[in-house]
Amino acid sequence: FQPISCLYSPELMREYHVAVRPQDLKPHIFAVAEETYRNVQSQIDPINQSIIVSGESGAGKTWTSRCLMKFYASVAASVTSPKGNEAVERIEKRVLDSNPIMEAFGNACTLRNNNSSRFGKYIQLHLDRFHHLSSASIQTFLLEKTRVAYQAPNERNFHIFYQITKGATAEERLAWNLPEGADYRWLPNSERNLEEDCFEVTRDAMFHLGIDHSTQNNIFKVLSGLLHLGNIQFSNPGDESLPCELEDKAKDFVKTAGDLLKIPVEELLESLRIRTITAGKQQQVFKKPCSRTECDTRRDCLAKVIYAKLFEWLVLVINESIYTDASLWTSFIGLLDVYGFEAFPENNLEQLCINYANEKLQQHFVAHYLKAQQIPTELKYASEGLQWSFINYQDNQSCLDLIEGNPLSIFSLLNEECRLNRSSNPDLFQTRIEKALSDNQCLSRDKFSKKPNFIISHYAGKVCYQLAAMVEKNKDPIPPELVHVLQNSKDDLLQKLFPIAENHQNNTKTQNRAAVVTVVSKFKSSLENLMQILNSTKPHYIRCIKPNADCKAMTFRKEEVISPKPFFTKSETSQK
Ligand SMILES: Nc1ncnc2c1ncn2[C@@H]1O[C@H](COP(=O)(O)OP(=O)(O)OP(=O)(O)O)[C@@H](O)[C@H]1O
Repeated sequence: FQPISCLYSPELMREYHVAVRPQDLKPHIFAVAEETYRNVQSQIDPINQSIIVSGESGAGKTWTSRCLMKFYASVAASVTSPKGNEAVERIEKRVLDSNPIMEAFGNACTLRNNNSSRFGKYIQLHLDRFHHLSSASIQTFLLEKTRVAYQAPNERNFHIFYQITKGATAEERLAWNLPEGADYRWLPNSERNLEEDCFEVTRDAMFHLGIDHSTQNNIFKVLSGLLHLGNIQFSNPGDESLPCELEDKAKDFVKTAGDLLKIPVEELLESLRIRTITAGKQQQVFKKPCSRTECDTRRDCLAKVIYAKLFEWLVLVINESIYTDASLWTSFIGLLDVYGFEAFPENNLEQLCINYANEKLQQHFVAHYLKAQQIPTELKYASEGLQWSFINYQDNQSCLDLIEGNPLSIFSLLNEECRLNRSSNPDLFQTRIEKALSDNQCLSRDKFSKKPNFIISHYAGKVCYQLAAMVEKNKDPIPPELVHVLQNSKDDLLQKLFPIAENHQNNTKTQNRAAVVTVVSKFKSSLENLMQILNSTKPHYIRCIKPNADCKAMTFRKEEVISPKPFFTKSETSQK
């Protein structure tokens, strides 16, 4: 928790790079990086390599990934400028510049880490036949978009919101409608000043990656629109047949949000307060006012869908800027930085997905480790004329079967609820899970809790998941009225993010069994794709260790480091 520059200096990079046997030097992530690089150069199959960086939140995965990228940007620097064009930044700079952008939009201050990544990422550094960096690509996983509209106590929204409110110039404040000192409900703890609040770094990086000032302006204006959207609060109408009411102050926020998002105020309000129902043989259209809770859900949903699309688009733009044609590179080194195992007092679909990914990676590690152990044993047996049969041990396979197995698993049951479009009752769903999966030894339940739940015994410990809202989260529905207003916005950026041709509605009614697209089905398939890539490479592992849960500089607490459940923060363990 304190930068020690000599530990990651260019001189040290060089020392590991030129050493005859880097593994004989002091243990360092550069030793792993150099070994990985030499493996590529040796051309021994598999040529492609991956480094899997793991550890609990705040342990240093993102920091380590950044250092590894700097290492390769230095030792594998490209020899020529891009396409002979001096105006375009060199590939190494562009790759490194992707970090501040991804962190500004995808990281946030949490209880465990001031700069916590709220998404997973796999970066491929592509090398040409001379083993120089010639291209790169980034794949992201499951952004925690709920954070846009909900921040847990003492946590913050994504850094970018604080950057724009703190760093905008007087002129920009006027254009983005962000007066100094204004209060935003979705911007808690803004009095805390973090080094991650620096707007200039993000802007420069965006510019270097080809996002010009006018597009940047557009992005920040839309983000300001979201902050105003968050201040809209509804109250119950006197008459239930009428739409929810707005206080005078809220009316101003609707107007500003509408102006910033370039959506007519009346249309914006209607999409938030009125549901359109089509029914009957004649497909008659009815309009029904939403309850106050529904209005709140719609407001939050609008913000989440805009932010998630914006993040997706940024990743696309970054990839366009750093990727070159596959014919120009011959091998790659992949860096995987995914969020570690999570166990909070309350866990839901997000934690289920994250912990499932960690189960998969743990299994990958164990399989690789056992294979690596058995090869020398096999050779030894062979030298003595004995036969050795390989053990294909699947670590905690029953846990993975429980989560994703076929035909019955928690994922398949969740998807079934979505497919049948059942307005799920968590108690009934709990019964369904228990009936279908009670044979699995990794499944249990907290019988003392009044809330419907299930417990999974993960490799790293037991985690209790709450069933309330889990099916809804898996459906992740976007009301069609919201898609409609976004598609009709006059804003250039929103028009790009929500083109009219695209159907954003996750309409489960019209989807057949095979095609049901849910959060878990999308996550599972992107993870399977990642595992396929990892399995085709030679893996290397870096395990980051958090020296103390309070993120204090120069403090090493042995008892916390060796604790079997390092993923609990102190307050959470005492709550438990
Ligand atoms: N090698 C290091 N030297 C000095 N400080 C470090 C080092 N590694 C990490 N840190 C400090 O720890 C903080 C947390 O690190 P980082 O954000 O990389 O954690 P993480 O494992 O990626 O967490 P999360 O899973 O929450 O994203 C950094 O912001 C930095 O302050």
